Amino acid sequence: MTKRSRSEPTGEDLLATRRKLPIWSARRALLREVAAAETLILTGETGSGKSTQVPQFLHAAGYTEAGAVGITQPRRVAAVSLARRVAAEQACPVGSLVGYAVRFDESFDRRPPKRGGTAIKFVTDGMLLREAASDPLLSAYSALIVDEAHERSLASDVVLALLKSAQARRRSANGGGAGPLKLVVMSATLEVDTFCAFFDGAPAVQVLGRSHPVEVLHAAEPCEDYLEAVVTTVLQIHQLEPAGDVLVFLTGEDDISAAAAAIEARARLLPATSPTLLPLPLYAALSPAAQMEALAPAPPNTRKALARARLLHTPAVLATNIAETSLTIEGVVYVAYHAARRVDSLLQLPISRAAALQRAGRAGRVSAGKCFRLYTERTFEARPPSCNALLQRPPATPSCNALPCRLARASVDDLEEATAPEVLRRSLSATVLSLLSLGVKDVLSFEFLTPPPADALAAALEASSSHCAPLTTAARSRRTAACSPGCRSSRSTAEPCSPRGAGVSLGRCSPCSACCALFHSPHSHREAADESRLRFRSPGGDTLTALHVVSAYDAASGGGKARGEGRRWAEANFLNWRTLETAVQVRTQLVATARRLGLGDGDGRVPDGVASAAQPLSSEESVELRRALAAAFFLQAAVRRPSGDYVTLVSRQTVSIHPSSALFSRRAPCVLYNELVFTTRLYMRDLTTIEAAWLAEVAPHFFKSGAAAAATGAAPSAGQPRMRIHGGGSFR
Ligand SMILES: Nc1ncnc2c1ncn2[C@@H]1O[C@H](COP(=O)(O)OP(=O)(O)OP(=O)(O)O)[C@@H](O)[C@H]1O
Repeated sequence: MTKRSRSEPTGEDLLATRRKLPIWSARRALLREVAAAETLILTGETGSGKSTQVPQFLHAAGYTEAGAVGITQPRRVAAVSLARRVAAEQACPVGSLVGYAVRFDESFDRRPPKRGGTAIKFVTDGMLLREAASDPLLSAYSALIVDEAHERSLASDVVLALLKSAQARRRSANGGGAGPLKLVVMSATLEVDTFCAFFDGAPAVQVLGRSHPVEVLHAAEPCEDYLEAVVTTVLQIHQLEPAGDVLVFLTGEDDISAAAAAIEARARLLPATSPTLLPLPLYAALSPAAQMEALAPAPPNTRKALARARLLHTPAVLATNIAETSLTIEGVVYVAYHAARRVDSLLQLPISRAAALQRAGRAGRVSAGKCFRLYTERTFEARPPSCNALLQRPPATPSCNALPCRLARASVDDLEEATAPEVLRRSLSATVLSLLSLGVKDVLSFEFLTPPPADALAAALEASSSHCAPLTTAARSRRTAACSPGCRSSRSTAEPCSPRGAGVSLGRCSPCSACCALFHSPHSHREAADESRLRFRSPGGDTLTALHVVSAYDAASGGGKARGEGRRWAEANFLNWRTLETAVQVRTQLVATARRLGLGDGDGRVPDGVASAAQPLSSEESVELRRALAAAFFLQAAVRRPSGDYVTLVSRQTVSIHPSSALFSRRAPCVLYNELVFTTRLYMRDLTTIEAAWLAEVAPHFFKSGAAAAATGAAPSAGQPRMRIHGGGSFR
């Protein structure tokens, strides 16, 4: 790991830095705009000070006397890191005046700000949605800032719609005395018109200027092998450019491991006098502690030694798009990235121009920076900027001829202006369930920023309608568990299963679904890694495979007493140790939450043994678990056709098993899937085998007895249930 020297800034240093930010000189004008409008759309260059300063301006202007100022972030790592920075600028510990709340981690004071509670609170979009579930007026807040709104994730779009409705209710007699709710929607790369129109003609303002210049260089020619280009670019920066850390964007964990190994191997060939080059991974599946390690300055008590080390090492942070927005990684001067973004293990698509500008914006935050785009300038510029007048060409666009990019075009073509809203890209079922659990009664009239096709929404609603009763009758407190709607409903809809089955699903399955990147497959040891994967493979599917792995890890680490042993075991088996540790942590938290909320068996107890999975599942438990999953995810069932492909029971789509699944080339007759992804065809991922007959038993309100064969095209045979969707006709 890197040893970086960062001298701890004093309060005066921080104030001086704040005063130099472009947004500082605009603060009075900005506050006038906020005072005049209920909603303000704010754009400004990356690094101009939006995320750190706007909440502090609102606090200083007195908005926190009536409630907290909340700031949403798409990613937890940004929420935590911004809270730390703003707390340092306010000279207070995190969790007091400034705090945060992200999934499975929070640090804030619940008292109202005027009684000493947290006044500036950073939250993820998902956490704000959870708060809105119990308090739709969001009455704890006087103002909310939706940051990085350009990302257009489902959660942030839903947050915007809920905020608009909360504003309307707080304006009216239904406001319950909560007072008006100010809203600021921010980003460096926003399609302003869309947001202004959504908020009924809200004004938009732009903060001009950037903190430090960023020189942007493009590859002279398209590169064929993006990993090779990344590795060579990092080494060239290391050898040819002045001191400064490097931030490299890669498409996923596998590529990060491969690039790290290649960088280390090639750095060993450099002359002995050459400084050391140290790659630091940063991706979502890393434990929060490891993520912060990649971002953190050196501990103060080692600063002096590190100051020397600083001269000898060039840290290279290898990150996924987790580092694309909001983050300031101190010391980063150089940013390098290709235009590829991983959509699925089989498919990479180009990033949008908005994302490219965000990535470039990670350089030039604390000093002048340099951005190496590993694609041609033509690729970036091919599409003329749309009506968004705020997108500006980079000031300088020299070619980086020294880069190794060669030959034919990469798989990346011209960049789209903005990333398509998630609501148009993903299954709507999860959105519909979230809306229902938030108490939205009329989903079809829900005001989306970009409305999904009406018929797709109606179909998702119809498919989800059977969940309504369990969701509305389930204890409200269950919503506070930080799980997906499906996970929550695996408890609330598992009545046909034994408490043990529901408990097993809670204690064992949820952590695995929370941490999917268990297997690690370095390029250099691919065969050995594949063999290891095969050893853990369960005929029950991917969820049970993950359970095998976590059980084996519990045994190897002595239930957490011998973590060193556990780590060695994980590494020897090509398993992601940090992910396993996170899974164990998440399990502990979920079990504690479940005990607190009285979930579990009939007495509200979580069965013994669930908190530790050191014992492998018995076959009886495996059946109970798979039945519990069927009760929760019956909308995501598919049956095998004689032709070998599958048909989904609800949407009647022809699908295949993803090659990464434990069930690939197995002939499971009936499966549940966690998600559908389209690459070269429509694939199901994260599968569990179930008996088709269970569906009518666990979801009788949805499935009638009939033949699964009806869906597969085969003639129904005696003994097989015939399933029909109520109101939906048969599957043929
Ligand atoms: N953790 C940090 N360490 C050092 N400096 C920081 C840190 N966080 C922020 N800064 C300083 O504050 C500046 C403003 O950061 P801020 O995140 O508020 O900008 P922004 O306009 O929101 O950028 P973006 O649009 O990229 O999110 C940075 O350019 C940097 O100089």
